[in-house]
Amino acid sequence: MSKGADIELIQVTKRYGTALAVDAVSLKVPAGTYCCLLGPSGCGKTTTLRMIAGHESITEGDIRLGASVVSDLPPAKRGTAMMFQSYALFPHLDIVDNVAFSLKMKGVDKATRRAKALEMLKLVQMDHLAERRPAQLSGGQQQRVALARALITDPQALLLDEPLSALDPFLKVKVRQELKKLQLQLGISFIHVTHSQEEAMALSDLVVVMNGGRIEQAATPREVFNRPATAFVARFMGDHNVIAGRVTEAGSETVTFEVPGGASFKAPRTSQFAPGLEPGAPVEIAVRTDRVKLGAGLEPGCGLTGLVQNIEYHGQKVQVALAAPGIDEFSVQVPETAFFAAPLSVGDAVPLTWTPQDVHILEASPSA
Ligand SMILES: Nc1ncnc2c1ncn2[C@@H]1O[C@H](COP(=O)(O)OP(=O)(O)OP(=O)(O)O)[C@@H](O)[C@H]1O
Repeated sequence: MSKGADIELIQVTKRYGTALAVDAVSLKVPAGTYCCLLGPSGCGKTTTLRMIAGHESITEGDIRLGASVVSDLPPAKRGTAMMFQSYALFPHLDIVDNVAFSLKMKGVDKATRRAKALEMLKLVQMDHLAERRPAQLSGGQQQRVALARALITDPQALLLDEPLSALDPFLKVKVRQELKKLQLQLGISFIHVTHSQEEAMALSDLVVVMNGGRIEQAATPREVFNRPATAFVARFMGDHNVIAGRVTEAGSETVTFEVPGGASFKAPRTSQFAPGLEPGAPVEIAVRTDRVKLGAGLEPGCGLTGLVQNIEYHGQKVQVALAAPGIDEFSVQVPETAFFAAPLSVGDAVPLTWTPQDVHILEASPSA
């Protein structure tokens, strides 16, 4: 089986009439990468995937697969294969014939294509049900058949459009593990569209966070979670507080800024986005909700007093939402034992603190 190829999008744009669905997106996915395109509904991730597959024309820009520009090639000539959300299996064909279908279209003889189809079904552990029809399979089993059918052409990259969305939560986690295993075994790139942060974090080598037809950040899951590039990424990934204000003092190592409520905060200039911050400039920072501690701070500018608005029990953690002047939303994740050692109630005024190392300066959103 082929070992895959790099995929490169160069300033790829898609317009539907005057509507801009994908806006000059550039991205490189090295061969053998598990890549998730992640973002809210309408951000352009499916359109991007369909342009890579050749199911959607490109308005401007180019797509390369390995050394070739594939922008104008039909889907079957690109070296990619796509697995659709609905699985799109033929109800009147048995599983072997469903999987063998694209080889039949290519004129491969019956014995050869059935042998290859069985090999693919073995790969996804479905060879024992080869004689069944799609309606006689569970959702998870149909999904594996759809995978086998996509892989039979020996693609250099597999494109998956929300492949787990039809499965129940338990099956989702199981199939997700199988997808990752299969990708490692095949050594080709998988490009997987999802709106689930959890799915993208669990699977990806490369997470591409999209918003409004653009890429906000493309990086490893840890990088995206620990160093979200923009306020959009921080909010979309969740478990972050974003504080926005204006710079009042710009020292060489620390920036001080004020929020509309009048409170002042400090941020170390460790971020790549910090050099441009001068007095008067807008600034946004992110602080992880699990890094905020209950109690008064030692470090000036690294804490606030919030009024408890809501308390949610999440098992290992308790999520406390608070209100503070000039700050949109503020949440703290308190470990279960710590919370119940000194429980809080709605209406309590609570001092909170964090360390300067927990403050991350954000880039202005490209779509802001
Ligand atoms: N065939 C089409 N004609 C016109 N506009 C379209 C078409 N397909 C998509 N769009 C628009 O392009 C934008 C991007 O759509 P796309 O389906 O790529 O988003 P998405 O991130 O995959 O969303 P979802 O998660 O809801 O599938 C949306 O505003 C959508 O309405």
